[in-house]
Amino acid sequence: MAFTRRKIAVIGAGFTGATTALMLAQKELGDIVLVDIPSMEKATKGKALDMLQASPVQALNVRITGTSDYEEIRGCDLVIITAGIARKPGMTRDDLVATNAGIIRDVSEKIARYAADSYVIVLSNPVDAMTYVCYQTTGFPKNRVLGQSGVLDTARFQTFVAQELNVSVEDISAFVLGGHGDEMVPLIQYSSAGGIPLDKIIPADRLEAIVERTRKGGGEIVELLGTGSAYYAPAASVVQMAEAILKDKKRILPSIAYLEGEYGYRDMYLGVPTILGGNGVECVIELPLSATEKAALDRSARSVKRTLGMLAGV
Ligand SMILES: NC(=O)C1=CN([C@@H]2O[C@H](COP(=O)(O)OP(=O)(O)OC[C@H]3O[C@@H](n4cnc5c(N)ncnc54)[C@H](O)[C@@H]3O)[C@@H](O)[C@H]2O)C=CC1
Ligand SMILES: O=C([O-])CC(=O)C(=O)O
Repeated sequence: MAFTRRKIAVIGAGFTGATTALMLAQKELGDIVLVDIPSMEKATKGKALDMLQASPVQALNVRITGTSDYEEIRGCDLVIITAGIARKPGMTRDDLVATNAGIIRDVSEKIARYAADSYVIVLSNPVDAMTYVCYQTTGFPKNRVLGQSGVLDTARFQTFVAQELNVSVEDISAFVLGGHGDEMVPLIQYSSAGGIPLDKIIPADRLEAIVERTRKGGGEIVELLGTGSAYYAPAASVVQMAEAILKDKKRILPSIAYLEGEYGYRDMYLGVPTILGGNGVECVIELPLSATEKAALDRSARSVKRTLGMLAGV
């Protein structure tokens, strides 16, 4: 038996897709197929070739190709969906729902046709609802369809806490749950700096300000960029999830996972702590929550349900 390299498709070769492809390559996680629409095919091939030409410099043994032909995703182990429009200043993620639902349905049908055994991570917004659309359209089992939000939201929270304390980001551990919107729930009781609970070393009003900044973290970048949304930290986040699955790391990471009663929610996707390994979402971890945290998570879940309701008409 010969060993072969993993094959990963990144659908959507825009800011997040191209950055994700480069970061996947830099970790040598597999050969990469970057896919976009036919009118973007030349540019997609150009980006792939440019990345490939970085491989000798960085000593990376990967193939990177660009295409608009879904035949080329045949045999992919993992597909990352970044296709769709991004918001601009003044927009919410929900403003993207009608356009992106159509795109995700189209892309998901093709994934089901050409890469029927793959695992799929969705990035496109509004991501909790788009992950649900992908799950319904592919018909894949729930462990093989997940979405990215919590790794990024947690990373933003960790960044702000490390800045506040002037300590290494490596020493901040944290968890952010819920939908990827302004109602997300940073869990203070499960967050610490070098093992010290955050509420013991950060004054309550400063901690509240950090929580608020985290909730609006995506919007802060949208306002600063002016033309689109974040892509470096989102790409790093989805690559961490991809690595956990492809290397069967069994990492405890937040994922947007399908819920069947966990935390009291059914038939929806929501950001929760999970174990990510070779079987995708191997387990949803149910943390005990305080009454305030559960109420906040309920608010966030209701907001995701409202977005799912918008899908009925599109
Ligand atoms: N979940 C998260 O944490 C994050 C989600 N996002 C979301 O990711 C999505 C992509 O963002 P960017 O890469 O910045 O946008 P972008 O506009 O730079 O790239 C999107 C790409 O998707 C392509 N595309 C559109 N329809 C397609 C189809 N049917 N098949 C293949 N490709 C298609 C477009 O041609 C474009 O190249 C947005 O919806 C954005 O809101 C962005 C950052 C974080
Ligand atoms: O804010 C946006 O539209 C993009 C995104 O999801 C994020 O950066 O968290």
